[in-house]
Amino acid sequence: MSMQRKETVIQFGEGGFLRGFVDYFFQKLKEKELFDGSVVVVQPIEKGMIGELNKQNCEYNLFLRGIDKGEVVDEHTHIDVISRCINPYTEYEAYEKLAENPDFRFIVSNTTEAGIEFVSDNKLEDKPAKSFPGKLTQLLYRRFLLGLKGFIILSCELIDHNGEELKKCCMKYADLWNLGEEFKTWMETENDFCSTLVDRIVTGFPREEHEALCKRIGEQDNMMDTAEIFHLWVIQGDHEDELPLVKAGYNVIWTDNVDPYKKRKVRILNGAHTSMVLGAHLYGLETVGECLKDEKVSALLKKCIFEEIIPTIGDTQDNRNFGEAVLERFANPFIRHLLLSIALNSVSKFKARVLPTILEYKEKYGSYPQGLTFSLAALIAFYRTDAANDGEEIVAFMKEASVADILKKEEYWGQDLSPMLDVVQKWYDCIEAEGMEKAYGEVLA
Ligand SMILES: NC(=O)c1ccc[n+]([C@@H]2O[C@H](COP(=O)([O-])OP(=O)(O)OC[C@H]3O[C@@H](n4cnc5c(N)ncnc54)[C@H](O)[C@@H]3O)[C@@H](O)[C@H]2O)c1
Ligand SMILES: O=P(O)(O)OC[C@@H](O)[C@@H](O)[C@H](O)[C@H](O)CO
Repeated sequence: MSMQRKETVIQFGEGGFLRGFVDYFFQKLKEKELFDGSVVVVQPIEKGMIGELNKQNCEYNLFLRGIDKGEVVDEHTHIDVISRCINPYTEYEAYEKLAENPDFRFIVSNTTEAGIEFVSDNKLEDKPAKSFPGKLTQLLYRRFLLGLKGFIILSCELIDHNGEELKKCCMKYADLWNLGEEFKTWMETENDFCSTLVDRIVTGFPREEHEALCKRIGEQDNMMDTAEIFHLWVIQGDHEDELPLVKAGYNVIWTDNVDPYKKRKVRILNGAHTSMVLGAHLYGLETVGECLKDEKVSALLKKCIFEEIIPTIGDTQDNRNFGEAVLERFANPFIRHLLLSIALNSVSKFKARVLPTILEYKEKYGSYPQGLTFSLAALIAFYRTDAANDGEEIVAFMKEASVADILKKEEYWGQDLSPMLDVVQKWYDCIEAEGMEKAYGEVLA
């Protein structure tokens, strides 16, 4: 039973992604007898899902489905590698005590793009510090005072240089809280803040299939998770000796530079998602699978990937193969990826995942890429509707402001996008006047 296994991993985050990715690996390593520990989940924010997880003894079922090397795969895994879940807001002592157990060796986190932040009013005495790096610094400091070994920290947030950014925030807390140079040196030398790149489409709780899947496994599971088979975890560092993921047969790369993998994934896969889903929603579709079956939407998707994104980031065989694989993954008939779930917080996603390609394309070819520019117009049209789900201020502004004012908004885009006004306005007017179907026809013409 997992309760009796020693606890070796502290996991910040109980979301669908970590449970469908990292916990799957720990579970499989355990089954292959390559890992003899268990995972303690820490809920990073006050409200979350650990109550539900606790009700199920921290166990849940994961369904991985798709086509792998031409074969249909439908893999069910009962995950029981989590020994307990802690809410540091209501159980601070239990949280603090984690630092005292010398068996803990790994820390993993996915606190979304918002989680790795330095909030200057957090205090060492807070129970707990509000931000994730604040909480982590509290834990590390206690560990340091006890003279124990540091951690291998695997940060899975989808921001650039996630491990380094997390370390920077912890160092800032060390300064703010006057924790001393010796502690900072210990953080630097005894801990490895690894940047990592994660890739797996995790579709989370299967609302529509839940009942059928419960019947299939003969149990009620309210924390069920679903994902594709494909996975890639690129980790900056080399801890295969302690975490034998490659030996276990997983698609894991230990490297000294995660950046090229990250760029390829974020620009091609995430860029394709973000540039596709808003227009496709306005066109009346609901899932990524439906987009791939639709002639117009899939044609625009291919145009964006193969004529705009890949030529911009590098027209290499590797990038083309990745682009082809993305199309296959999006067409996965076994998963239901909702456009509206991908559409969440699209303004910041567009800035990070699509805009850099548009600007680099312009730099390289002297004109704006039509497909991706069209997707910015579709984004604006989408934010006019009630389907937009983003920060309150963003939703309110995007609903009413003119295209020109939206493009000027440096806080959203990192720069004034007025030079794009003509082309974005043209597509926006086309979408509003003719409707999405005709607009697709025009951009593809
Ligand atoms: N679902 C996927 O296919 C997938 C794949 C790769 C990466 N990701 C990334 O993983 C992240 C989480 O996705 P998910 O599907 O698990 O979402 P989720 O909503 O199921 O879980 C979100 C998790 O983040 C934590 N969190 C939210 N806001 C936070 C904050 N401000 N500070 C600290 N913690 C915070 C929550 O407590 C929760 O543990 C997303 O940012 C996404 O970009 C998702
Ligand atoms: O998870 P998000 O909301 O940041 O982005 C939506 C998707 O693009 C994303 O979840 C991808 O499916 C994932 O990044 C694949 O590894």
